[in-house]
Amino acid sequence: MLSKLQYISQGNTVQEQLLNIQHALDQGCDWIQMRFKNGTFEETFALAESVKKICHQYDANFIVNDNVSLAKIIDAEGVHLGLNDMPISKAREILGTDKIIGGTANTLEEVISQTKNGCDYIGLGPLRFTNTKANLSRIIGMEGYQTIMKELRTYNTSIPIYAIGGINLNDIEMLLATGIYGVASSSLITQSSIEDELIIQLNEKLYGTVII
Ligand SMILES: Cc1ncc(COP(=O)(O)OP(=O)(O)O)c(N)n1
Ligand SMILES: Cc1nc(C(=O)O)sc1CCOP(=O)(O)O
Ligand SMILES: [Mg+2]
Repeated sequence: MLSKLQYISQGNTVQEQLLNIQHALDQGCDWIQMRFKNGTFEETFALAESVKKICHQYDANFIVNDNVSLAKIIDAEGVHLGLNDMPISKAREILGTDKIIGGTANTLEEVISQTKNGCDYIGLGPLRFTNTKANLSRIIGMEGYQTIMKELRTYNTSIPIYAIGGINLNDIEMLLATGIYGVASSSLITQSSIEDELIIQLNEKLYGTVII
């Protein structure tokens, strides 16, 4: 069963990435997507090896953004692929059926096609503007989620859909009411302090109970 909360890492250097990932794990995140866009091959590889080690110390799942060969080499739990990344069917051939493959969507049609391509979950976004990602797709907004998720009910699919893009704590109830399964978040978690008990609060809302 996939967790309902995924942390997407940020940081311009290996050191920043590691600090942010450690911070998310210390707060209780149990699913990390390593998203490191501007490192060299050596830096990205070294980061991935370190992240895999710490994730396993915390019993957390670790997936890699974009890079299927890196996920394969370091035996990560999976990969997240956007519409301009390697096709999901090809990634599935490389990684096999045991690995998690996430796919991005921005419209109902993309949710359907990505699902048919064989991904395990969908990141559907953005909810609203965010500085975390350049070249954002069209903003979906809460009403857009309501429409897409309502139309999705007419298709026979139970694929978990994660809302992404500028997610705040106060969005969770309304997102869940649309039929969303979980959320993927970067800056909210990166910028929170331990005292905020943010992950506890997010999990309380996502699971309807306290996760320890
Ligand atoms: C959970 C999740 N959903 C969507 C994305 C975006 O992926 P992509 O469109 O490939 O954009 P980049 O993250 O590669 O900039 C994601 N990473 N995770
Ligand atoms: C990586 C990513 N993909 C998005 C999409 O809409 O596909 S939005 C996004 C950034 C999510 O970070 P934050 O929680 O800081 O807004
Ligand atoms: Mg991508």
